Amino acid sequence: MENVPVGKVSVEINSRYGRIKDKFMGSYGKKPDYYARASGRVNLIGEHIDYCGYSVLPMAIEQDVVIAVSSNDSGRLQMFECDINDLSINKEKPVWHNYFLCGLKGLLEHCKVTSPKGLQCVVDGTIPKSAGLSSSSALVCCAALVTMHANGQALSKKELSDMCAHCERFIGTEGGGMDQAISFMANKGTAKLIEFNPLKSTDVELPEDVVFVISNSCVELNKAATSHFNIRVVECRLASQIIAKTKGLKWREFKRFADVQKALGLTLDEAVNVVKEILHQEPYTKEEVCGILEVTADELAQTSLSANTLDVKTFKLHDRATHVFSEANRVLQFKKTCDLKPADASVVLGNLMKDSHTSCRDLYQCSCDDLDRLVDICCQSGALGSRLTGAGWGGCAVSMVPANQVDSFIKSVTEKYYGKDDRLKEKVTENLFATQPGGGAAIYLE
Ligand SMILES: Nc1ncnc2c1ncn2[C@@H]1O[C@H](COP(=O)(O)OP(=O)(O)O)[C@@H](O)[C@H]1O
Ligand SMILES: CC(=O)N[C@H]1[C@@H](OP(=O)(O)O)O[C@H](CO)[C@H](O)[C@@H]1O
Repeated sequence: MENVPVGKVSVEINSRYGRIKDKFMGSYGKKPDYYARASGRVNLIGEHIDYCGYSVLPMAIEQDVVIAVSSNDSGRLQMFECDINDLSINKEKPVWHNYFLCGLKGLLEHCKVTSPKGLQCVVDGTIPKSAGLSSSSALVCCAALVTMHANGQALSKKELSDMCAHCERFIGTEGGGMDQAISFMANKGTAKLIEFNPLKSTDVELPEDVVFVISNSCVELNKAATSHFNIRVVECRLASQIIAKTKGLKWREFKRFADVQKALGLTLDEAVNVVKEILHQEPYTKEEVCGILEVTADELAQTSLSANTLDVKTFKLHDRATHVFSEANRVLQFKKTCDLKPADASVVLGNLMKDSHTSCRDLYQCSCDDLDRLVDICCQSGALGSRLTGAGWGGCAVSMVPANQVDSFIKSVTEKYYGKDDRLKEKVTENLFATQPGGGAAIYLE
């Protein structure tokens, strides 16, 4: 089982690590013992399906979270004042250090650390926040890595990925495990197919004649501070339970489409047809769901709802299910096309990305007007394919651009999207950039 690598880092004065070291010395009067880093990610295809049990296809980006740290026997965490033995996490107001506490608390509980080390930390992140590039998971993963190293624990990348996917849920969102898996298991130069149950990552060699460009709509949505995300998780859970019950399975044992599909022995195409057969297109009322599952509203809350979805009145089960099964199929087609390298590979991949965005926009309704406009502009500017990436409702689009057209693409998107808004004009370079598959988490010593 592969562990997170430990390497050397240069801390020259004007380098980023040099600046982090200066900040650390200014705060604590000494230099850090070591540094930990965890990368952000861009999901190329497979949106809102990891928590349904389906494979996804992300790659790490170079932007990351770095934490400089020194450990001691104080039992206290200094980055902000808090008692390391009283790690209550505030779900209502997910302020930034709550994400750090998720990783810290998760690791200490997972490894049953009895007398945890005190920590002095400085955090520095370069991942645009709430932009669908997994800044939250990078922070959680980096905090877990720091805590592991400081307390002399040694978990594998897979154990860390699973543990962080679990403990990030302390913040309140019921996300899947994609972000944490790619942050730990990424390898420079390759995208990954991430499969779940068991967790597994497989290299995906991307075509050489294209470049992936990230463009931020600059519409921010904090997942943990809103219920959009968890409502989708609940709609998928209810749809899978209704399909399971209608097909004679013990529905209470199911929460995810992939498990129902497997239990029924269906292909993904057959699963799409079962949705048409069983679920009506109109939204379901809560009463109708309770009637089908033969439960009271309270029982439904117990089996299927979450804290910030108790008051939801209607559920669009048919459309969410159709998106998930069709998106899971697109991931497998994307991977197969990358593997087989047909002559028209980049056209096929581009169309899969366009179809994914259409499904996210129309069936899953996790886009927004600005994001749709940005995706259209990217396609008009020469992208072979473009789609929202991450949770959506704002954040970034990812575009696949012919390698010899990247400059004209960036110029066109700059003029048509960012140039039209004074607020966006001066921040184009941090919001519109080409990216290559980056490496995963690491520990660095000077
Ligand atoms: N470098 C950082 N320093 C402090 N907090 C951060 C940093 N990066 C992310 N965060 C925290 O994570 C939150 C973003 O999480 P979320 O809304 O889920 O977006 P994302 O799609 O980037 O994961 C921020 O509001 C902040 O609280
Ligand atoms: C930590 C968390 O919840 N991350 C989930 C979230 O990613 P973002 O970090 O919001 O981009 O949305 C995507 C949608 O594909 C996945 O469901 C992922 O698991």
